[in-house]
Amino acid sequence: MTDSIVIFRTVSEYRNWRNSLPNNTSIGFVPTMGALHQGHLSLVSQSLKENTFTVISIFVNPSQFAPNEDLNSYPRTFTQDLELLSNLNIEGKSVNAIFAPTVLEMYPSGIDLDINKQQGAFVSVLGVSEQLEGQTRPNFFRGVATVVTKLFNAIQPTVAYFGQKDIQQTIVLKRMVKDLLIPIEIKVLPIIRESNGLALSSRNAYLSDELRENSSLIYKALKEGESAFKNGKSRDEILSIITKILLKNEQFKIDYISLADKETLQEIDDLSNGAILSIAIYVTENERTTRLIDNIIL
Ligand SMILES: Nc1ncnc2c1ncn2[C@@H]1O[C@H](COP(=O)(O)OP(=O)(O)OP(=O)(O)O)[C@@H](O)[C@H]1O
Ligand SMILES: CC(C)(CO)[C@@H](O)C(=O)[O-]
Ligand code: BAL
Repeated sequence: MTDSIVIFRTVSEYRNWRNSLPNNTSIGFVPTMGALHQGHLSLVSQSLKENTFTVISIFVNPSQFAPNEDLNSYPRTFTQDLELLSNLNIEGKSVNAIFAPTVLEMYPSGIDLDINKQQGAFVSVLGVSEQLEGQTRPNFFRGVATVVTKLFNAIQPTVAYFGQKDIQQTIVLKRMVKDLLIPIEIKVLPIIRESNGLALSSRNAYLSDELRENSSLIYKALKEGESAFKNGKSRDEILSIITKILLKNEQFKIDYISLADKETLQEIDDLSNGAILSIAIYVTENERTTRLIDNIIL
């Protein structure tokens, strides 16, 4: 029998609990936007293995969505999420707390989706936020860095767990904690995939079974790119192999295929020190377009 999970809606309720814990105890933290899947659970499981206490946040953060994006339709499945977390027991430990605040709790002065109308404090991580995801989603990383800073201030964890699927996010956040002297360790864990190779993602819920199957082509393209890299092919050759594979599916529109430096995320020709091979694709069916991302570290 394990203790049940405590759900906190406010920072002050959470802090009361946090202050009741022994000094110097380790708190593992997994920030999420909910609609939990096995990718999230792998992060939670690692936290349970490595820490005395584990806290998950579930918060769909408005400031990382552009006005034309899916903030309103983003899947919200709290009851199911709670059940998944309640059933998770690793080495006799289970999740202690869920922090699921309201928007007003996280943005006490309010938050406008229109960046030109936003006021107040935000966090920007310059140099690694503008390319790739940031090119298509210009204010995305400002929103992510801002909410993760707020979550870190609220939760005060020892270590925080993120997935490699959002690899640029992990680079931005590592840079953020380094530059802002935030005393929290960031750990990055591997991508969990469906059996066909498709990276698990909450937004896969938007896809039909058929499109989920077809979208496994993204991973196949990454693996072909990896083989080409191992066979000594050049940047242009690798990008051309991947493009040909992806264009086989007429439901796909390529946003980017990138071979970038592992630290700076600048595009590189010289692959002798490896690279991050990443892909973003728009997939469309029944007039609904979903953006999928995936990557492999070479
Ligand atoms: N397949 C996966 N394997 C490992 N970690 C993952 C996977 N998918 C998401 N994560 C990680 O879970 C954390 C929370 O992500 P989030 O709640 O946005 O889920 P998501 O599935 O990435 O959703 P979205 O579809 O919005 O991108 C992030 O650190 C993210 O990288
Ligand atoms: C880190 C995060 C929870 C911030 O809202 C989100 O970007 C995500 O789930 O990857
Ligand atoms: N996992 C990244 C969150 C987002 O796409 O908004």
